Amino acid sequence: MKSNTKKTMYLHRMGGVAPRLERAYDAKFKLTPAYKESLPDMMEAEDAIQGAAVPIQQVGVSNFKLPLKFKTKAGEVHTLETSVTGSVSLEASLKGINMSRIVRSFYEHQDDVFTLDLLRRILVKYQRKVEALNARIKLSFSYPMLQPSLRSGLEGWQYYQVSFEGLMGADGVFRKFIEFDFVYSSACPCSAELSEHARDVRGAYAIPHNQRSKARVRVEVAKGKRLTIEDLQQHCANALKTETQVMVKREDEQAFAELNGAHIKFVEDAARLIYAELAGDKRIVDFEVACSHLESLHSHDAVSVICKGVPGGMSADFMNFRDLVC
Ligand SMILES: Nc1nc2c(ncn2[C@@H]2O[C@H](COP(=O)(O)OP(=O)(O)OP(=O)(O)O)[C@@H](O)[C@H]2O)c(=O)[nH]1
Repeated sequence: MKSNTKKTMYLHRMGGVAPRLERAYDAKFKLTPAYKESLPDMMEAEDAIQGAAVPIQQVGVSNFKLPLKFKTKAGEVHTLETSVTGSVSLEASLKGINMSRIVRSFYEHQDDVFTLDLLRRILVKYQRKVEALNARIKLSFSYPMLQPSLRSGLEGWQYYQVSFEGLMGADGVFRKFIEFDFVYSSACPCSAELSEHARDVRGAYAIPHNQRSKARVRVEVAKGKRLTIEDLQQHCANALKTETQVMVKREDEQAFAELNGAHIKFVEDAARLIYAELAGDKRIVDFEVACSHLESLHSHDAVSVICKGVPGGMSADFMNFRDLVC
């Protein structure tokens, strides 16, 4: 029904005379179902589409925040500030979506413990409530894990930037992803060789350049399989060895120096080391890894991207490395 008609009908019911304009907020005004029914809804407007009458792949709400519960591998529950982005596809014939339904559907689950599989239930609701074909959700949060120091027997909280993502296709196929950032140090193999050469040949003391680096790992988890954030952290630690440290005394600092000496790595090495780790995990159907070494030698970063190479899977597109700055 046209919005004007609805308004006219409501006014008619209220005596038909338009009220005098008041520039004051009526805190006592109570919404009635009849009044709500009289509100215009652009989403019902006819011939209201502007521009090309074509489908939109994703439309929704980005970066609304709420505290959500996540369970650790050991079964403890953390409540973490979470940024949510929810979107749906929109058909060419429709003006827009009911945005608040994306947020409201999510709030219905705010007291649940969030897992990748819970996203599936919310996405089914999106498809129903927002009448969409495809739907996707991405939850981004900072996840704490206790990291033991290398030699002093102490420990400290390490925080990891993590995202849980779910995609629900029009065919009802649900796909789930985890994105995980791992920060490490990378001592350059070439610089190490040149330092040794200067020392051996000329007695010149030299130190290889070493820098804080980041690997962004995005994995697709197999249907029916459970992969935890702790599992991904372990894969990266196994591959790269030189994670940045939280609690460091002198004995830890010496250990870290030895660890870097034992595990020098180019940005190509880092990508291949993580590849070898992830390719061996049957719970992971596909992955993409972007590494960025924030070079202390150069005024630019050394970067690499690798993907598993599954036909039709993730491609090693040149990712936006700017947000890979540590
Ligand atoms: N689709 C869309 N809505 C927008 C946008 N910007 C603001 N909105 C507003 O989002 C508000 C909430 O949308 P809805 O969820 O449709 O609110 P509603 O119609 O009261 O919700 P229902 O009762 O579920 O239909 C509306 O007032 C829209 O105008 C936008 O860019 N696109």
